Amino acid sequence: MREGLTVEPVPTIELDGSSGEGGGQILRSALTLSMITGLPFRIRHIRANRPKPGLMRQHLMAVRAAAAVCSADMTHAEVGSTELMFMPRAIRGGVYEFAIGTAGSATLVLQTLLPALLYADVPSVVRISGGTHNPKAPPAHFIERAYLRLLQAMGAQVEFELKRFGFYPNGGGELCAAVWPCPGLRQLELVERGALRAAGAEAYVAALPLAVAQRELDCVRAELGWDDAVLRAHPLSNDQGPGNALLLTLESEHVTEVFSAVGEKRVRAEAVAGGAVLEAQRYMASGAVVGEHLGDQLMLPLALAGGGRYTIDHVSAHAITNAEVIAQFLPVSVTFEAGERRSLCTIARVAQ
Ligand SMILES: Nc1ncnc2c1ncn2[C@@H]1O[C@H](COP(=O)(O)OP(=O)(O)OP(=O)(O)O)[C@@H](O)[C@H]1O
Repeated sequence: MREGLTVEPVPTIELDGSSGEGGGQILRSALTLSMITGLPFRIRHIRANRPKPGLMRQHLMAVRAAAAVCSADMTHAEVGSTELMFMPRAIRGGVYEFAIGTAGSATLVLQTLLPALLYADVPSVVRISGGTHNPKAPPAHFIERAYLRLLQAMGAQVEFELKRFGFYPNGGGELCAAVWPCPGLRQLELVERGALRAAGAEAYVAALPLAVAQRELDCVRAELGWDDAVLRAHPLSNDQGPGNALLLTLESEHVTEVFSAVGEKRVRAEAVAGGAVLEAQRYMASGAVVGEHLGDQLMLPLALAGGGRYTIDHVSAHAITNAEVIAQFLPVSVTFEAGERRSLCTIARVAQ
């Protein structure tokens, strides 16, 4: 990938972190793509649209982890920084351990590294500690069942294990991934989900009453009509808490989706469950293959594969912003065609 795309002298990609959705994903996608293409980038106004702009611990860990994997040089890599210059070298596989040190999302750090490790010289094992079930981030179960299933369909060989749950505010969760080199990802066409094979809900609680989990499952039963046989309440050990997560998994022939909600202080269990249920209902009614979140995360691997198509239930500002970042690093176009209940996302190579 690097040899084919890098030209001399190597241009620096200039990114505006306030553009579009203006969140941390602009930075994370840029890190991944910079590692893979070998193109350096400078980003200004990092997370300008967030209440506390600049690099937080989780983003800084993504930056440091990316730098460790490709021996990058960088400037301004510190908490609170609103700009960063990142100059990558070759990606090296190996054994890596990263501790976020807060409940910052470990899955988002993993997602920053994972595509790059497919282009490493040797296999890798990555352990990351931090939050594993955070609001506004992919829960570990989503990574394993939804995201990795599609990456594996594209030819990637990745093993993933959630070792320990981590919730806000205590963190302390841990996940581990083994990644084998796979420089030639296959393109995917996902316009049909195929038959539904299984559907189920899991409610996890740590250092909270099991009744919280049961009330969430009651909502799922009432709203989605799912049978008791597929509703599971899981008490976790107290030292992983306090924390609560609800996961709704829909496994179809060609895709698995996971809709989730994370319990928060002073938010009723019914309200927590309601959020995940609504997302699942929107997805089921749309007939789309992927939901909003999988839709924005699938774009980068497909762009690396050189193309692909999928239907998506909702095109978020996040997805559009991610598409713009990808197009700055790779010779691809990303287009969205809106239909009545779903949109078609097409990623295609463009002539350079
Ligand atoms: N419930 C969820 N399930 C799966 N993925 C999710 C879920 N919620 C958020 N995500 C994903 O997490 C990623 C991060 O999204 P978002 O932009 O909101 O955070 P961010 O950019 O990291 O924000 P911040 O700037 O505060 O760090 C996105 O790819 C989004 O699709």
